[in-house]
Amino acid sequence: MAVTAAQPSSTRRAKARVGLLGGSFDPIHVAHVALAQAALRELALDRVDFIPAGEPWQRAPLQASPADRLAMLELAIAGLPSLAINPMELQRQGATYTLETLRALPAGPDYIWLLGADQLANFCTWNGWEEIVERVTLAVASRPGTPLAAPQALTERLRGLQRSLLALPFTPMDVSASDIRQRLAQGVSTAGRLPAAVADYIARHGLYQSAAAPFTRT
Ligand SMILES: Nc1ncnc2c1ncn2[C@@H]1O[C@H](COP(=O)(O)OP(=O)(O)OP(=O)(O)O)[C@@H](O)[C@H]1O
Ligand SMILES: O=C(O)c1ccc[n+]([C@@H]2O[C@H](COP(=O)([O-])O)[C@@H](O)[C@H]2O)c1
Repeated sequence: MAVTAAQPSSTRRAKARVGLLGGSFDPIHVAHVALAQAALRELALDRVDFIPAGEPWQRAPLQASPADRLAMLELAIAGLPSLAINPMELQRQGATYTLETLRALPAGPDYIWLLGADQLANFCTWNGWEEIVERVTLAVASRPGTPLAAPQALTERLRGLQRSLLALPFTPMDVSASDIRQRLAQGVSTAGRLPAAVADYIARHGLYQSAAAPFTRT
C-alpha cells in the first residue's frame, strides 16, 4: 500500500488547507475530537470541519436526531480552536453521499478527508469513490480492530492519479460510538469516552437509554 507519512509544513501557502471529518457522530466521542486535533497539527491544516451525515446509507437508522447530534457536536468543539461544523448534509434529504457534499463545497481550498482505518477498508464501497479521490486527499488514522491497509483498487486509482494516501500519526484509541451507545443502554460507565459536556447533554436529554429506539425522519 502506498501510504505516505504526513509531513507538517510551516511554509506560507496561497491555498487554505481544510480537513473534513464526516461521520454519523451518534454520538461524537473523544476519538473524533482527538482525530481532528491530530490532523490540524500533523497536516498543518487551517481548519477541520465536522460534517454530520444526514442519512448514512450503509447504516441502520441512527439513534439520536439530527438536532441532538448537532447540539452534541457544538458542545464537543466549543472553545477548541480551528474546529468547525458544516451542517450541509443534515439539510439534504435522502441517502447521504460524500461525493454530493464534495461537489457542493466552494472551490479554492485544498480539502483533506479524514477517516479511520475501518472506513479506509470500506472506501471502495462508497458511491463514486473514484471521483472522491480526485477531489480530496485522504488522510487515515489507525484504529484498533482494523489493520491500516488500503483496498487494492484504491491503491491503483491513487497511483493512476499520482496522488498519495496520508497516514496520520495517531495513537490508537479504543473508543467507538456503538460501544458508547451499548454502555449507555446498559447503564455501564462511559468515563473517558465522551467530552464532559456531551456526557452531560446525553444524561439531561435521556439519550441512548434503550438500544431499540432509533430516530426516524418523518
Ligand atoms: N477510535 C477511532 N479511531 C480512529 N478513527 C475513528 C475512531 N472513531 C471514529 N473514527 C472515524 O471517524 C469517522 C466517523 O466515525 P463515526 O461517527 O461512524 O463513529 P464510530 O465510532 O465509528 O461509530 P460506530 O461505532 O457507530 O460505527 C470515521 O471515519 C471513523 O473511521
Ligand atoms: O458516500 C458514500 O457512499 C459513503 C459511504 C459510507 C460512508 N460515507 C461517509 O463516511 C463517513 C463516516 O461514515 P460512518 O458510517 O463511519 O459514520 C460519513 O461522512 C459518511 O457519510 C460515505
